[in-house]
Amino acid sequence: KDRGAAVSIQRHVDSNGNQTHRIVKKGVQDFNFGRTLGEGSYSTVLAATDRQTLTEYAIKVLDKRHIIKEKKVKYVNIEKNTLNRLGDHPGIVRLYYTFQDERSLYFVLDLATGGELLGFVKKLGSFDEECTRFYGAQILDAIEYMHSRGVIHRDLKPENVLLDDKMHVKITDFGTAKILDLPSQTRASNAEGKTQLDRQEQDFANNIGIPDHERANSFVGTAEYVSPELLTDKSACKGSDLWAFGCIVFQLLAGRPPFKAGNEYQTFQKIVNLEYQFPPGFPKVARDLVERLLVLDPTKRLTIENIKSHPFFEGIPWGKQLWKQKAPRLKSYT
Ligand SMILES: C[C@@H](Nc1nc2c(c3cc(-c4cn[nH]c4)ccc13)C(=O)N=C/C2=C\CC1CC1)C(C)(C)C
Repeated sequence: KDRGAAVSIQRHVDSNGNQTHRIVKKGVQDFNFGRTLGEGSYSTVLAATDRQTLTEYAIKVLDKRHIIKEKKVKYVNIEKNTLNRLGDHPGIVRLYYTFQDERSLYFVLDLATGGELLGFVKKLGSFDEECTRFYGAQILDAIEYMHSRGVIHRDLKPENVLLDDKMHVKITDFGTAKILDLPSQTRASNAEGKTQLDRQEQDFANNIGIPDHERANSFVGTAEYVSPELLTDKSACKGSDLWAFGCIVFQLLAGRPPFKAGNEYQTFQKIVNLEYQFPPGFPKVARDLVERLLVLDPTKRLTIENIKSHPFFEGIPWGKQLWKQKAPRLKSYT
């Protein structure tokens, strides 16, 4: 089943009665739009069915006027380029094609019918070790692929980890991703491959006139999962995604993120001061893993290779096999 059919063949009778076929790019009329799945900052994601093939998709609809008014055209292109770069991994939402009409842009994407991982963690309270191991491994495998393609997600959190109809991971929302090897972006990347605010970020921060100290806050992501380096020297690196990964593993087992306070500013304080506690009974092996990920200095954090060989992930068949496995039945830890 070729899910990526971006065009439809339309039978056409021309002026002197000959029957011909026209290749027409798919558009809004080719879909039945369903319910709203999620709202982004400049977009809405709707469920939709291709009327010809009856295939179900998620379609992200972006309002052109709004994007232009808010000077976000660059971000839309970055998201599209990122999605196109990451189109070949089972753990990442795939972009099939895009089209537009006078008012909107449309991204036709995988539909993750299981919804957000966060929903399941909230419903169960927490995940047991087997579920945490399986979902942690799939998330890490997807992060490894992203990083190998020169992409840093920068806003990893349980809301952006979706589940498909086989309850396998589908990572989404690349609106704040950074593509590392774009020669065009001017960036001073220092020793450990950190990249300072590049032009893209500069513009973003400037043209919404956010004062310096809040820039990190406004620039990327959700308070609980922001890495300390993004708060202190406004730089993001591959390690920033592994910090977020550590927060997610903690949250799956504990049922809450490690850094959570009354407001964003207090949460940031906890992060930069590494103020967090494991709940009593938190499994030891997982605790060791999290302690080696939630490290303030990104160069001292475990690398993806170290994580894959950590005892917590013992027995995980990394690579294609991991995505053929049956997802474990969700069970709570407590
Ligand atoms: C995180 C994102 N939420 C969501 N983004 C996507 C979904 C999605 C599906 C459900 C869902 C499915 N069943 N029940 C809930 C809930 C939230 C979703 C999907 O299926 N396919 C592609 C998506 C996004 C593609 C994007 C990279 C371009 C926000 C909140 C930003 C809209």
